[in-house]
Amino acid sequence: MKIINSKQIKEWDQLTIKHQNISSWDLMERAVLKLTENIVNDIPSKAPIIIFCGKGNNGGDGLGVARELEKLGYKTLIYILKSENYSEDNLKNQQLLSSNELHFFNLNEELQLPENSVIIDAIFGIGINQPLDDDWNSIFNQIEKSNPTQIISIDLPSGFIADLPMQKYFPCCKSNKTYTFQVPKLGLLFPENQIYTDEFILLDIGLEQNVSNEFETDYYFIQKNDIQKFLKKISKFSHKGTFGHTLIIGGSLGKIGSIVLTAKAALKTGSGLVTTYTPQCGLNILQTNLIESMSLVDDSEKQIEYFPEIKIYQGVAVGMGMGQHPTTDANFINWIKNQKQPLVIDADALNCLAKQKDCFTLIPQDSVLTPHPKELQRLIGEWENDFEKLEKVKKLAVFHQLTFIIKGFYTAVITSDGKTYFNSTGNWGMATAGSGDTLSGIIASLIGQGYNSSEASILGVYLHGLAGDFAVKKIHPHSLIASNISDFISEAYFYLDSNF
Ligand SMILES: NC(=O)C1=CN([C@@H]2O[C@H](COP(=O)(O)OP(=O)(O)OC[C@H]3O[C@@H](n4cnc5c(N)ncnc54)[C@H](O)[C@@H]3O)[C@@H](O)[C@H]2O)[C@@H](O)CC1
Ligand SMILES: Nc1ncnc2c1ncn2[C@@H]1O[C@H](COP(=O)(O)OP(=O)(O)O)[C@@H](O)[C@H]1O
Ligand SMILES: [K+]
Repeated sequence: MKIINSKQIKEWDQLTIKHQNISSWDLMERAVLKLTENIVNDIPSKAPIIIFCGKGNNGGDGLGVARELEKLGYKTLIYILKSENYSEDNLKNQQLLSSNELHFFNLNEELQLPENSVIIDAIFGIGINQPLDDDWNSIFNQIEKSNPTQIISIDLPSGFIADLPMQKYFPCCKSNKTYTFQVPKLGLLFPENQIYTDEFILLDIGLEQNVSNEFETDYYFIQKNDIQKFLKKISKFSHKGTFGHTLIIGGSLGKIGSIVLTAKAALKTGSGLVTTYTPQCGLNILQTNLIESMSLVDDSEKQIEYFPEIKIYQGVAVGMGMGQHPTTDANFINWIKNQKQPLVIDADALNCLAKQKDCFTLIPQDSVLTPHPKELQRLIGEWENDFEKLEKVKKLAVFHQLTFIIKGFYTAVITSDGKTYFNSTGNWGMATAGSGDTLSGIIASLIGQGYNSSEASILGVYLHGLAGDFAVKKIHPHSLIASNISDFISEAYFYLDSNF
C-alpha cells in the first residue's frame, strides 16, 4: 500500500467524489459510519463521552460520530471550536444536532470537563501543515488533567503534522488510539512520534483504487496482499538445490547461540542446506543443537580469524555474535572488500565496518545491512529527526546500491532505488536477545531461495514480524524468546498461503 502525503490524500478524496459520483457529504458519512462502528467497541456503554470538534471536516467527522452515538443511546457532551468559517459539511452536521447540545469553546476558556470520560479528538486532521498556536496547550492540558479513561483521535492526533518533523513543543493532543483513514500517514510510522498516539488503526472508507496510480511516492506500508504478490510459486519437482545453500558466518566464545538462532531461522524459512562457519568452540554446540545444519570451523578456538570462500553458497549472512577481536576485525575488512556477491551484514560485522572510513565502499553491491538504531548511528552518525535519518539512509542506499533495514516497530526497509517499505507486523515481545539474529537468517535464506535483496528484505521483515505475532498468541510477549520466532515461521507461511 502506498503512503501518500496530506495534499495527495485531499486530491484522492476529490477524485473519489468525481469517479464514484458521490458528494463530499457522502464520503464524510462513510467515514462517520466506519468510525462509529469501531468506536462503539472501545467504549463501555455507560461511559461519559466528550467529543471535541474543530471547524473543518475533521470536526465534521466528530459531529457525525456524536449524532450516530446518540442514535445508539450513548450520552455525549460536544465541544466545538467557536469560529466564523466552518466547512460546509461541518455546518450541515451541526444543523443535524440540536443547538443546545453544542458547547462552543474559545482557546482561553476554562472548560467543565467531567473526569474519567472517553474523549474523542476531532479538532484537526490532515488539514494542518504548520504548528498550532501555543494557546492550544491550554485546551490539551485541560483534556489531560480531566483524567480521561481513553482518548481516541480521528484521522490524526489534533496538531500532529503528518508530513513534516514534529518538535516536542508543538501543541498536540496525545491519544491512546487513532483511527486514520485509508492509508497510514508517514509521521505516524516514526519511532520519535510514538508519544503522540499509542497505536493507529486503518479505516477503509472506499477511496477509489483505480486512481491510486496518479500518486507518486517513495513510501509504502507492507501488508499481506503486497507480500502475496511476490511470493515465489513452488514446483512439485523442487529439490534441495532449488531452495539454496545458506552460509552463516559468525559467533565467538560465549556467543555461539546467535549462530544457532540464525541457522535455525534459515532452515525454518526453507533453505535447502545450511552451513555455519564459526570458531572451533562452536562445533559441538551447533552439531548438538541444530542437527540439520552442517558446520565448518575456523582454525582458531575462540573467534573467527580466517573468513571462508563463499562462491558455492546462494545466501550468506555474516556478523552475528562475531565479537570485535582485532584479528577478526582486520581480517573481516580484508575479506569483505574482495567479495562480489550480496551479503546480509549484521551486528559485529556492522560495528567493524563503522570503524572504517568510507565503509560503504567496501561492501559488495546489493548487500543488505540490518542495523538496530544504535548500530545505525555508529554507521551514519547522528540525525536531527526521523525524516532526516531516512533521507540520509536513502542517499547511501542509492549511491552504494545497498539495502538498509532499520529495525524497530514499523521496521523500515530502504532499497537501492530509494524507496522505503514500512513493515506492518511484529510486536514488543520481539524486543529480546537474538531476535535480530533470527531476522538475518530469514533474509539470507530468502536470498538463497532466489529472491533479490529488496524482495528478500521486505518479505523477510514481514515474515519475521508475522511469526512473532503468531508466537504471542501462544506465548506471553514477556516470555517470548528469539528461538520461538523461528518456531512460528511455519504459521506465518500458512497464513500467507491462505486467502483470508
Ligand atoms: N470529503 C473529505 O475530504 C473527507 C475528509 N475527512 C476528514 O476531513 C479532514 C480534513 O479536513 P479539512 O481539510 O477540513 O482539515 P481539518 O479539519 O483537519 O482542519 C482544517 C481547519 O483547520 C484550520 N487550520 C489549518 N492549519 C491551522 C493551524 N496551523 N492552526 C489553526 N488552525 C488551522 C483551517 O483553517 C481549517 O479551518 C480529514 O483529516 C478527515 O478527518 C473525512 O471525513 C473523510 C472524507
Ligand atoms: N517493539 C517492537 N516491535 C516490533 N518488533 C520489534 C520490537 N522491538 C524489536 N523488534 C524486532 O526485533 C529485532 C531486534 O533486533 P536486534 O536489536 O538486532 O536484536 P539482537 O541484536 O538481540 O538480535 C528486530 O527485527 C526488530 O524489528
Ligand atoms: K483529530
